[in-house]
Amino acid sequence: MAASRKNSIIWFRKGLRLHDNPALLEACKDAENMYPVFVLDPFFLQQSSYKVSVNRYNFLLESLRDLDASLKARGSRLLVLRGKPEEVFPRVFGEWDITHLCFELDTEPYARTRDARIQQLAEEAGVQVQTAISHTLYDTEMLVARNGGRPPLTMVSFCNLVSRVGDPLPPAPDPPATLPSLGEGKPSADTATTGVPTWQEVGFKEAPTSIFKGGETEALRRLSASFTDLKWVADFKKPDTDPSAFERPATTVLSPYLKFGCLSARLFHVRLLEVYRKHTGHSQPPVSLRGQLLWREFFYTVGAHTPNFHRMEGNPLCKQIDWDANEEHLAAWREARTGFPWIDAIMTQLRQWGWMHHLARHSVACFLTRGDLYVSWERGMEVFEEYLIDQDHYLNAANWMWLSASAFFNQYFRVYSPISFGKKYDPDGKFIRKFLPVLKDMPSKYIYEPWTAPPEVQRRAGCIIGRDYPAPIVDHPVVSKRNIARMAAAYRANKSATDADGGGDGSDDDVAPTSMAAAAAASKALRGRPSKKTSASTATAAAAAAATPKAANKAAAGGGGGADGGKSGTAAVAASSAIAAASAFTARRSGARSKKDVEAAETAAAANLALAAATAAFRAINNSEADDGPGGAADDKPTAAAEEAAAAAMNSTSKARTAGSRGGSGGNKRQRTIQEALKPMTSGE
Ligand SMILES: Cc1cc2nc3c(=O)[nH]c(=O)nc-3n(C[C@H](O)[C@H](O)[C@H](O)COP(=O)(O)OP(=O)(O)OC[C@H]3O[C@@H](n4cnc5c(N)ncnc54)[C@H](O)[C@@H]3O)c2cc1C
Repeated sequence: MAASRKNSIIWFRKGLRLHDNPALLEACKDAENMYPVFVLDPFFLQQSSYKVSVNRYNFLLESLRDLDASLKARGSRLLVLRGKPEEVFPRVFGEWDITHLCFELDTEPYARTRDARIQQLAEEAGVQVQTAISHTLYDTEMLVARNGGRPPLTMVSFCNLVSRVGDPLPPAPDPPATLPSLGEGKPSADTATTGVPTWQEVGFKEAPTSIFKGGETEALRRLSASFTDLKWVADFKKPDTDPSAFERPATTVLSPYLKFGCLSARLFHVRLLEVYRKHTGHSQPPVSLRGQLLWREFFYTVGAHTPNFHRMEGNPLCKQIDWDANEEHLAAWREARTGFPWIDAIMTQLRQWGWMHHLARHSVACFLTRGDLYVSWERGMEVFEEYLIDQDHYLNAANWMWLSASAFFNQYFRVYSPISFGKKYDPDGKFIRKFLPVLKDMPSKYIYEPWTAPPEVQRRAGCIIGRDYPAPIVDHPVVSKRNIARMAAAYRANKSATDADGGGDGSDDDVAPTSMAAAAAASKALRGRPSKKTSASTATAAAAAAATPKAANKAAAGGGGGADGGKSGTAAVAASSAIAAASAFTARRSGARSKKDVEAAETAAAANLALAAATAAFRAINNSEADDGPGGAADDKPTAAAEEAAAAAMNSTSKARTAGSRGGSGGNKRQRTIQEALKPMTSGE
């Protein structure tokens, strides 16, 4: 290696673009020769541990072809090298007389291991390694350091952190119009062996079917197209977008381009800031378009700093849930034959296009997990991993944990209805007719529930249920209720596991005053005007007060749950027993003497307090915005805790009613009222 000459490799992995590519600029700087390399790593081909569909692989190949064309326009070209990176690099380091290896930092687990190995090999070969951060808006290490060494665990705290840190760096300048040339006569850079292969050459048998074309050119065109209507950009609110829109999707469909780095998140972000400067009344995170980029950033930050983030076991953020191992149900979901047209149409869109709207992903993820089939989120994540063209290690895992109420989100009562949710957006079922042509002639009245169509209607529509299209594999109202109960039990088990780690001493003396605080807070919430925030946080405080003073303070300070390891959420579950204890305390203080008197007073008070807590909680819930998960108005932990408080209160009321039926305390009526209130949560949206 000649010390005075710089011969560099720019190693493309993600970051398949020329714009905002600081690693490329670094490789170009003062280089006599520069080799743009992509390694076709067999890890990213069909393997037992990692699956990729032809659609995503072809998107990658299109992106490489586009990159090659852009490099050629600047006097260079892309060298696609075949083999494992740890075998390829030592060979070319020597042959090309390399002094510098430059690449974009990748924080995924596989990439970290791979890059550490390559770094070691480079050092052994006397090659200097230079990395740059350009896949995310920020350096996630820096964000964690600024947050006291731990990643923020709620979107609210993440947004606060980002506000403190300030805007991300602007995109890097464009590379020079003429790039350093490749060295002459290097066998490993031979044109005949370093071209971009076709999907057939890679070994796929089925042709790609996605309508989205890969590459930086297409990414920039799509970005410009999204920014033609600046009012749309400024007003964008994710929960208002239509998951059934397919002719013109209701969101940007920039995710596959961000995933492969054909588009820089920082460029997207800077363009948004330009629009926001001109439209001062623009929407805000978490629902705005900038909010969507912050969800991405949030999940990258938490994911990169959490062990086993993509697994249930060994993942400190993930609730341990006793999911069913039902292979038949999993296969039916995966192969779009659940018998629920909304679900099957979305799963068909996944297989055909590799992309679905966020709320469509919500529907199918909820259905597979806590909603209907009670199959593990990890199995669903693996199916998405195979078929999504925007599959992203951290975003996929995080969103699956969210939807299955395993982490970040705990409103397991809110089950998406596989029937009414889609109908709300698309009553005629155009989306279903597009992706499930077998149902194209089914009258609109039956399109979401074709099994309810009379035989004659089925015959006329040319679709006999059970023959041409499956009957539903589960009875949604029945299984969803059963699953909510299973989730409640799983949450209790997780709480017990957490409690076993420490906490208060649990003596009665401790319980009574905090329970009184719970009761007082609940009735204050009931008396107060039902405003979205105050009633939600008061109900949370009520619930939290029932468990630990620390959690109560946290909730009262409006810090939201979650960041305390789920304590304020699980605290809510303790509300019912605390309320009953408070009632007993009240009864004793009010001078009841006989055991029977105390019991009667206790029953009446418990029912009233439980009703108060439940009402307060439901006011909070009904006044809060609909939850649309990440990208929606979610992350409202006070509301989540309020819902748990409500359920706990209902539980308490039910106990009170059983006792009260002896003394005719009106418990039945109260119970019915609360059940009515619970209805919208358990039946869907
Ligand atoms: C179960 C499930 C799995 C998912 N898996 C992935 C995945 O593997 N890869 C992926 O990119 N997205 C994933 N998402 C998030 C989201 O659905 C997609 O990012 C979004 O639908 C992409 O469409 P878009 O580009 O039109 O989004 P837009 O609404 O236009 O948003 C712009 C960009 O913001 C980012 N973004 C938006 N929503 C989210 C979100 N919830 N979490 C993180 N980033 C977000 C994406 O990069 C997106 O391209 C998943 C969601 C669910 C519910």
